[in-house]
Amino acid sequence: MSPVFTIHKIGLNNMGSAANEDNTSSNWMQRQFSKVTRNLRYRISGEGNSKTPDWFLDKFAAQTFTDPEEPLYQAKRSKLLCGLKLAFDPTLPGHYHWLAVVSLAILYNMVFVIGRAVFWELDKLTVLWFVLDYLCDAIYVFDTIVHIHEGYLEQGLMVKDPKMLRKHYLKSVSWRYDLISLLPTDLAYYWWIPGTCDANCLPCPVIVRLNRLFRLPRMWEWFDRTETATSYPNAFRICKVVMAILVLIHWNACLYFAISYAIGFGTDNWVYNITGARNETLAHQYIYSFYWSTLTLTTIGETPQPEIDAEYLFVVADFLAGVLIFATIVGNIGSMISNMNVARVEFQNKMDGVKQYMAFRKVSGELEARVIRWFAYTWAQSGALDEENVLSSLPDKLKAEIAIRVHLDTLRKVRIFQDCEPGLLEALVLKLKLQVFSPGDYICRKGDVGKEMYIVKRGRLQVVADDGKTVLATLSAGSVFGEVSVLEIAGNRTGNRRTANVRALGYSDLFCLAKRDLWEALADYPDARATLTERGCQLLRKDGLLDEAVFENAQTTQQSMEETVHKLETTVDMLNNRLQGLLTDVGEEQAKIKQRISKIELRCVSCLQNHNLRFMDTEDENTDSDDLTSLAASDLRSDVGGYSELPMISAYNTSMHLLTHPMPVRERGHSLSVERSSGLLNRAPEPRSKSLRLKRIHKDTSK
Ligand SMILES: Nc1nc2c(ncn2[C@@H]2O[C@@H]3COP(=O)(O)O[C@H]3[C@H]2O)c(=O)[nH]1
Repeated sequence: MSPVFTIHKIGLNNMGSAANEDNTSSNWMQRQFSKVTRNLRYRISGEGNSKTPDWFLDKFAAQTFTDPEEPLYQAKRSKLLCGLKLAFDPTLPGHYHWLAVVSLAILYNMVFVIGRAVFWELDKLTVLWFVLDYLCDAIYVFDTIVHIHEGYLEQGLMVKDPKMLRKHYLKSVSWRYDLISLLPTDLAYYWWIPGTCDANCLPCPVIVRLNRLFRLPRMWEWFDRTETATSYPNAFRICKVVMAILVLIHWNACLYFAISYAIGFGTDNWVYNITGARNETLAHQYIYSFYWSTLTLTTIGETPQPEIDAEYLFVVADFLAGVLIFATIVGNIGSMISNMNVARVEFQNKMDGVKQYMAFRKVSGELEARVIRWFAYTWAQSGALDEENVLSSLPDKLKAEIAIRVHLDTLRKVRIFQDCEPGLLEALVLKLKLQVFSPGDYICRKGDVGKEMYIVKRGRLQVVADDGKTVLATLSAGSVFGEVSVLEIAGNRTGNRRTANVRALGYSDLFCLAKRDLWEALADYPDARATLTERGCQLLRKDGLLDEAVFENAQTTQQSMEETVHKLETTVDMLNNRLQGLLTDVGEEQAKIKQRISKIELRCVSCLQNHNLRFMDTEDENTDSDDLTSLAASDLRSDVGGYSELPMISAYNTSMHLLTHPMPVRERGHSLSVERSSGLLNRAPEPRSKSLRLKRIHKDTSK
């Protein structure tokens, strides 16, 4: 029986509750059932044929959303949508592979167009070159179609409308390069027939295909994508640089040969000498030129001395290129290689520091040997990877997902994680710190204050009694320990002290979880906390360290508190419901009142209009505060505006009073105007300080 099982078994035996076992087995059955249904689903849909679904991963890994209606998603399967409705998702692997094919075609043109243009012997294999050339041209044509319909991101969403894609393409500079690279310059072959060149007529006609190099940006794109995607970026960078160096040397070799031709083969010591059986062969021509080019660009020198000005100029240009380009490239390679080693160098520095310290402080030989063994083990296991720093730039969700996947084997064995909510594992996994212990190390000793709990990632540990010999339990990957003292279980006779010694048998990698982090996480997951507490109680009971009375008391108190909280929650819910009801009633009543006010307003206004009365705002000095009409109107307006029923009624009464008791006439010059007599309905309430007068206007006497 595995040690993990041992510790679980102790728990179950001590519980002695069939109900719990039933629970466990029903959980197990549920899991099995969901496993089977998932399997079936995978088989029916044809997905995941190669991989068996993992219930633990299914539960905790974030799901990636793919909209099945997404046209680009469909394009992923069919690659092409019929007609002109094309859209290619540049994030899909298919697109990446296509770029690789295009890059090969570009590389072919980069190497062979110039090579064949200069080394006429090479251009003799006409049929082969025709096939390869036009195959590359076909790739270019198809690539242009792909390029035009490549999706791009706008506001974080992939644009897939072909019209918009075409527009976007035409707005970019790429279309110019694509167009130039597609120009059918080979039409020149009609007059300038390929394969007819010799030492007296260079360059060969294939030189007209040099425009094919304008597609180089697509190659850079592939390089960028590979550099981002590859797991070995440094190795890839080195390969890229080596390739760049070789192409550069090749081009320089071709130039050297072309210049030799221009000056005249064999006219001096510097140029290529074509006479002689060996020198006439294509292999020797190319190898010598390549050799010359390498020596010059790497500034090693040792090449024949230039003799005429043109030769000097060419060599100077080559040296400059060698220093500027070559030295930079080679320097880059150097730094890449040292970057690849940086982890090892840092680790060695740390180890040397510790060794020096131990020698300086005269630490005993045995301890020193243990420390060195610890370093060796740490390096062998993880390469001294600083996982926290490496992932520090990622968002927490992604970090958690990576951590779950990296430590999947351990985490899926931890019992509390098997049934817990995904959120708890996410919360905990980010707080786990990896610690390595050497054989014989005590992780905790009985009586120490418990400040953290542990999950065993790798290795074997023993829980030992005071005598150091009696083994209470053996722990292995997936076991949890140290929770008893950090959970502060009521009735624990040892308080927050360790209840047992835990010792590493071999090298052990443990995930350490600080008490504060554990409490913070468990605060939101009471079920998980109850499971851990229950397990802790079983251990305490087994060792006779649990004061049952105190524990029961605490449980009862907690239960009563929970009940009280529950009651309070119910009351709050009830009150909320009643409040909602009351608010609805108030709303209805308000609506009714508003209707009534509107009716009264209408009646008021029509009455006033019938009697040639009007409201008018005045702030003039004639305001007469005792004027009954003024006050009445003021009341009427402000109360109507405020939709208050009672004052409105009094306003209404007042207006009725005004109607039955005509007011003295107040004249304003000779003109009598009817101003805003209907404004009453539309106006918002205004402060009472603004005096308002009700005026009764007679018509112009002249009228
Ligand atoms: N007391 C006790 N602790 C055990 C036993 N088996 C495993 N342990 C773990 O050993 C840990 C020692 O520290 P803690 O008391 O914090 O928590 C303890 C338990 O998690 C056991 O049989 N008795």
